[in-house]
Amino acid sequence: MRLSGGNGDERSAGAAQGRTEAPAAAIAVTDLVKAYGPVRAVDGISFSVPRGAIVGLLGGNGAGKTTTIAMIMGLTLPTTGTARVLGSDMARERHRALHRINFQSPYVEMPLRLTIRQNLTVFGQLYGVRPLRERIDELAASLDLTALLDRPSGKLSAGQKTRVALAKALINAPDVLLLDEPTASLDPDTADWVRTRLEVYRRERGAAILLASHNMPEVERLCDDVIMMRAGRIVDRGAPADLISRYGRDNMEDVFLDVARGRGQGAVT
Ligand SMILES: Nc1ncnc2c1ncn2[C@@H]1O[C@H](COP(=O)(O)OP(=O)(O)OP(=O)(O)O)[C@@H](O)[C@H]1O
Repeated sequence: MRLSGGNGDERSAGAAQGRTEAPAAAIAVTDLVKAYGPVRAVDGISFSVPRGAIVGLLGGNGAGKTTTIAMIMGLTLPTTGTARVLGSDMARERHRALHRINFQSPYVEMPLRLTIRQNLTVFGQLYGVRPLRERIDELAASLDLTALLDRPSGKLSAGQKTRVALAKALINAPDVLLLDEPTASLDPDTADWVRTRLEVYRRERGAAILLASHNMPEVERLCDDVIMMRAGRIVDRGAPADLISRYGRDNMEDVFLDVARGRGQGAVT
């Protein structure tokens, strides 16, 4: 596990266990800046996400999480700095990595009149998945969607839509998965189920997962490390248990409140 900052600060589980080689980074963000006129949505951040790790990207509304994820996906061009995924600079050569990346957000709707199977077929074809029918059937079975496959996507409950969004996000068996609030507006049981699926996927695939979330119990459960942002900058980082102990708190919710209210350690990148 490694999170490296522009100040040379590096934390590595591998190093802590006495290994000398750090695992290759699946996501490497270096001195990343995005300015919209006078607003620096992202203001010079650096971090990396190793393969097989789940890293949380935390911060209050407007902290810069979505803008960071958009640059990692190559959807938004950085003002300066780089976002590399699996070695490719996403501003210049994203075509080299896109087939190994996927994304989930509850705020992105699929075409509502298409059935779930039709939607997954379109996305599967975009990614060149073969054999696609088998992949859709396999995902549907693992995400409890088989009985819903021929239903229009517009006629689903929020929980069912989330499971479909997860199927879409996993259709190409991505090595890098970017998640923006994957359990927003889900009941606790469905949210727990989604978290378990993500844990299984990470374990089986060894995927790198970057998770933007406002749900602190979720972060404590899933994340190996978290990056805490405020006003476009990284103000603290570390494993949830380490942060909780460092802030003298009982849980990540309280750590989050300390950081959001300016009681963080100060900008470290
Ligand atoms: N296209 C844009 N033009 C101008 N300002 C923008 C644009 N996109 C984002 N911003 C600004 O950049 C800052 C960071 O926004 P961003 O959406 O990245 O935050 P966030 O951490 O994802 O917030 P939330 O938790 O509310 O989704 C905000 O001040 C926002 O208003």
